[in-house]
Amino acid sequence: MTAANSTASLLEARALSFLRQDEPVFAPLDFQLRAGELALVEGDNGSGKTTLLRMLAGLLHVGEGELRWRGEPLQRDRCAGEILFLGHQLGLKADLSPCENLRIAAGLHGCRDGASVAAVLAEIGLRGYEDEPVRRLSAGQKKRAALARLLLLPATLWLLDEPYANLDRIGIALVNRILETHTAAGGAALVTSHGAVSFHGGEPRHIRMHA
Ligand SMILES: Nc1ncnc2c1ncn2[C@@H]1O[C@H](COP(=O)(O)OP(=O)(O)OP(=O)(O)O)[C@@H](O)[C@H]1O
Repeated sequence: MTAANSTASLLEARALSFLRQDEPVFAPLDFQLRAGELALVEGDNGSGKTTLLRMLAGLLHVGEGELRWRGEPLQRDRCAGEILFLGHQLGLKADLSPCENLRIAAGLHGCRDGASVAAVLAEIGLRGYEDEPVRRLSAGQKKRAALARLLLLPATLWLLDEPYANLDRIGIALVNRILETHTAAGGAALVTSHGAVSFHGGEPRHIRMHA
């Protein structure tokens, strides 16, 4: 990554809001996220954090304002595969194993250079559970299976809604570590959390949700 690349804006929101029955869910937001940066999305229960991430992921339409990706108006077909959303719904097929779920994801989006399904499942702490149907895993193991996508897929921007939920202390430390590795390699992440973030990869940005 060159110095010029590392300071370029990846994602920019200008007066961004989401409307439900013509009413804004949160006050208009302006923020920028550059390669190598982490942003913490902060706000009380119901303040619109999940709504924001779902909108950034393209799952909800932008209400008002503008989203820009790499300096241009965001077009979903241009950034497909570059933005990875991990929400409350984990996006795992319950009858398939972690291994099978990851193979499907890799088939759709490709893999990071050098990453393999077996290696990321070991790194995420699921050794011995690779071939177990997801429905037989614990809540924390399911979360780890979903998080394994972060290690496997080549996305640049991660949108993580409560990535620490259901994880034990080792899992929480693991998420913090993979966030640091991702941003150190020029990736970026928006993270909602009610407290577990401990990030040592530089000062995070703060996106504060207001009614
Ligand atoms: N599907 C829906 N239909 C109608 N209203 C919704 C829907 N989903 C969320 N809301 C409302 O939108 C507002 C924002 O919800 P959102 O889930 O984005 O908040 P949040 O900040 O993520 O909350 P939490 O911290 O509790 O996860 C809330 O007032 C909520 O009631």
